[in-house]
Amino acid sequence: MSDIPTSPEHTAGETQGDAVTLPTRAGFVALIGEPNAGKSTLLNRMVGAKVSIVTHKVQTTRARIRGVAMAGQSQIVFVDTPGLFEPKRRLDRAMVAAAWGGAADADVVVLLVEANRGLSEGVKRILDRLNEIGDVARVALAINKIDRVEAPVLLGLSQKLNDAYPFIETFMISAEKGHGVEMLKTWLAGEVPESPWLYPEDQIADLPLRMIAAEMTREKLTLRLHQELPYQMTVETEKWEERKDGSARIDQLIYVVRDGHKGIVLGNKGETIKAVGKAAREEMEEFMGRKIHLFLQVKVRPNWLEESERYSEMGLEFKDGNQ
Ligand SMILES: Nc1nc2c(ncn2[C@@H]2O[C@H](COP(=O)(O)OP(=O)(O)OP(=O)(O)O)[C@@H](O)[C@H]2O)c(=O)[nH]1
Repeated sequence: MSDIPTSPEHTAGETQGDAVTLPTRAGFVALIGEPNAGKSTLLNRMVGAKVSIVTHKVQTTRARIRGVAMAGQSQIVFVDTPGLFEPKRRLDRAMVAAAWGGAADADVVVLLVEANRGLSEGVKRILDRLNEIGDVARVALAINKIDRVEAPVLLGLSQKLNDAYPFIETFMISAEKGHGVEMLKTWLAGEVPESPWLYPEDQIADLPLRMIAAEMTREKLTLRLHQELPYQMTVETEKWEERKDGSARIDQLIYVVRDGHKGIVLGNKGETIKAVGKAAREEMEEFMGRKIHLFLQVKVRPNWLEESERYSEMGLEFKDGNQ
C-alpha cells in the first residue's frame, strides 16, 4: 500500500518531560452495509465532507482509504468496501472479493443497517458472508437513520440483529442528524490497537486525493503495459503542491521490483511513461477540475512487497484471468 510512512515522533506511549502522554493508537475500520445505508453520510460526520464527496465519485479497482479521522490519540483509518453488490463481471467479482478481504483484515468492522429497512434480504446476505468468513475482525452494529423510526421498533430490531449475529457492540445513530456519531467514533478510537500513527497528520486531509491520483497512474500503467508487468508495481504520491494559479503539482514515484522492469515502464525513449503521464494527468484534471502538473519517476524497490504486507489486503492481485 502506498503512503504509509509512520511518523517517528509518534511512538506509542511516549513520555514528554514529566507529562506522560497517552499511547497513540491507529488501525483500520471497514464500514460495510447495503447501498444507501448511509456510509458516506457517516464518513462526512467523522472525517470531513470534502474527502467523502471526492471518494464517492470513483470506483477504483482497489479497496480505498476513504478517510482518516483523528480522535484523541487515535488515528482511525476508514477503508471502503467497493460495493457489496452481486458481482457480474469478473473485475467486479475481484472487487467484491477485495472488499471482503478488506473487512476480514480490518481491526474493526462496522455494519451499518438502516433502521427503517431492518433485517432485509441484503443485510441477511451480508451476515451470511460474515459468518462464512468466520475469522472476520470484530464486528459492531450501527443502526442508522434512527430519526425515521419509533423507539420500540428500534429495540426490536436491535434484538433481532443481535440474535442473527454476535455483534460486539450496538450503536443507534443518525448519521444525518449526528446523533450517536461521536459515541461511535470515541468507541472506535479505543478499539484500534496501540500503534504509532499510520499517516503524518499533515497528509490526512488530502490523503484520499493522493491515493486516488496514485491509483489513476497505476491504472494507466496497467492498461498500457498489459501483461508485461506483474502486479508487483506500486505508485505513490510523494508530493502535492498547491500553486497560486489554482493548479497543483503532483510528484509520483512508480516503484518496480526489478531493474529490468524499469526499462519496461520507461519504454523506448521514455515514450511509455510519457503516454502514461499524459493519460493520468488528463484524468486527474477532469476529476479534480483543475490544471495538474504531473511528474513521474521510476524507482526500483525490491522489497516493497514485504514492506507493504500489512496493507496488501487493500490491493487486488491481478493474477491470471482476473481481468
Ligand atoms: N433520515 C435519515 N437519512 C439519512 C441518514 N443517514 C443517511 N441518510 C440518507 O440516506 C441516503 C443514503 O446515504 P449515503 O450516505 O449516500 O449512503 P451510502 O451507504 O454511502 O450509499 P452508497 O454509496 O450507495 O453505498 C442519503 O439520502 C442520506 O441523506 C440518517 O441518519 N437519517
